[in-house]
Amino acid sequence: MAFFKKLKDRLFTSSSKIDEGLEAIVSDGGQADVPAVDDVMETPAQVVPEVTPEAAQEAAVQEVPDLDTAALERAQKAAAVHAALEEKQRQEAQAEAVEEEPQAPEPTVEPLRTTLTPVAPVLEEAPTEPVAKRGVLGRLMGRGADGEVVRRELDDAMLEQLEELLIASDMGVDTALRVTSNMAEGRLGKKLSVQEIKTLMADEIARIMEPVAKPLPLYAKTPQVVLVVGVNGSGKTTTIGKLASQFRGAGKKVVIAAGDTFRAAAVEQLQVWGERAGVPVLTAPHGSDPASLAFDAMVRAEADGADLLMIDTAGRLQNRGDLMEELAKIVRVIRKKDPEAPHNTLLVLDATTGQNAINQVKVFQDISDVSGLVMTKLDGTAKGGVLVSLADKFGLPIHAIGVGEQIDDLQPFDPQEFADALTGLDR
Ligand SMILES: Nc1nc2c(ncn2[C@@H]2O[C@H](COP(=O)(O)OP(=O)(O)OP(=O)(O)O)[C@@H](O)[C@H]2O)c(=O)[nH]1
Repeated sequence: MAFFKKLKDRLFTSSSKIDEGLEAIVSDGGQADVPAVDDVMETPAQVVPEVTPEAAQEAAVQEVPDLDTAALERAQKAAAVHAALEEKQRQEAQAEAVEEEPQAPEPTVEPLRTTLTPVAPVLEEAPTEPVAKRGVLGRLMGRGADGEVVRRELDDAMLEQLEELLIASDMGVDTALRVTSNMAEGRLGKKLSVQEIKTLMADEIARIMEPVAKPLPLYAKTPQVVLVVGVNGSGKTTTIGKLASQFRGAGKKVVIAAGDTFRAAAVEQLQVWGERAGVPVLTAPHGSDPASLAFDAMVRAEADGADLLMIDTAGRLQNRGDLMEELAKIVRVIRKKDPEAPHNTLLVLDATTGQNAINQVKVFQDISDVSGLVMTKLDGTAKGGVLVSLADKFGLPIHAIGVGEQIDDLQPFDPQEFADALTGLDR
């Protein structure tokens, strides 16, 4: 699925960390399950577990002394069957590949991705080489090229290692514990492969995140005022630009107010994003009162018949009292125009700050009425697990995730897709 793969690729650093960690954990104390060819042929009575077809072929040539004759004969038979099977599968795979020759579909125009519905996959992945190598049955049985699957018994020691792995991905101790203990329920003593662990883990993570996956709600009453808060550098400007572009693409009229009047660079940056998104950006003289700009922006948005007004704000947490007063004043002033505004207070968080994002939520909840989250920079960080921790701890809606610096790099938050990408799971 192209869309899934894109997210997985974007979350590469997080997923590869969990991926590699799981491989290491399972091989530490795990054992290879060698598939018996007869088993594959569905005749379970004739199991040949100790001898792989390759070993048998080799043994037939070299007469390996520690294979007894009966076992050798069985294995040789198995090798012959295996070879015939492989050949059949190879032919089937070839035929499949010809049948499934992907036909380039018409490019699809994506609607308001973040705020309405998640984007459906546009293109299916072309069949890749490893799939062809593994053969049809091998794929179905979840076996590697050599037919081996390593499994490890789920015990306390392994659970502890899984917990540590999740903590290392910034999931936080409590959430990591919750995930692993739910994974363990009814499964202690069972032998699990990496793929099975990933599936359990991803499903558990998705279950935690399901209740918070909510697109930014759109209201009938306009202009809908969205106050955007977050520390400097968290990605507020970029997120406003990306959102504005998506709203505009969905036919909404958007106005942006550059409320961080004390930082010329921030205002300029927002103007650049406004241009990219094709949306007007209201600015005020350097150092002027952000609340007064917010009021003017309300007037302009009403006069223009705008659907949405997005107000950028300063993110100087160094002086929390000042920032709190600044935000409170903006809210007081815009309520003169609409007593229900702001309709949303969006907190933008930077995934690369890891567990620090938890503190930021606490602080911004203290100084403003946070209604939802956007997490940026999930691409290129190994700390993607923090989003699970946030969902678990605060239960605030997650409206979207930022996975790059380009205008299209804001995706709707899909819990299962995110969990699969985070754990590196290919279903
Ligand atoms: N890789 C990546 N970079 C991002 C993402 N979102 C934002 N950035 C980058 O993060 C940096 C800071 O983003 P801004 O949007 O300027 O952050 P801000 O919160 O507005 O910061 P100030 O302007 O300092 O208030 C920029 O270089 C962005 O390109 C993302 O999802 N992925």
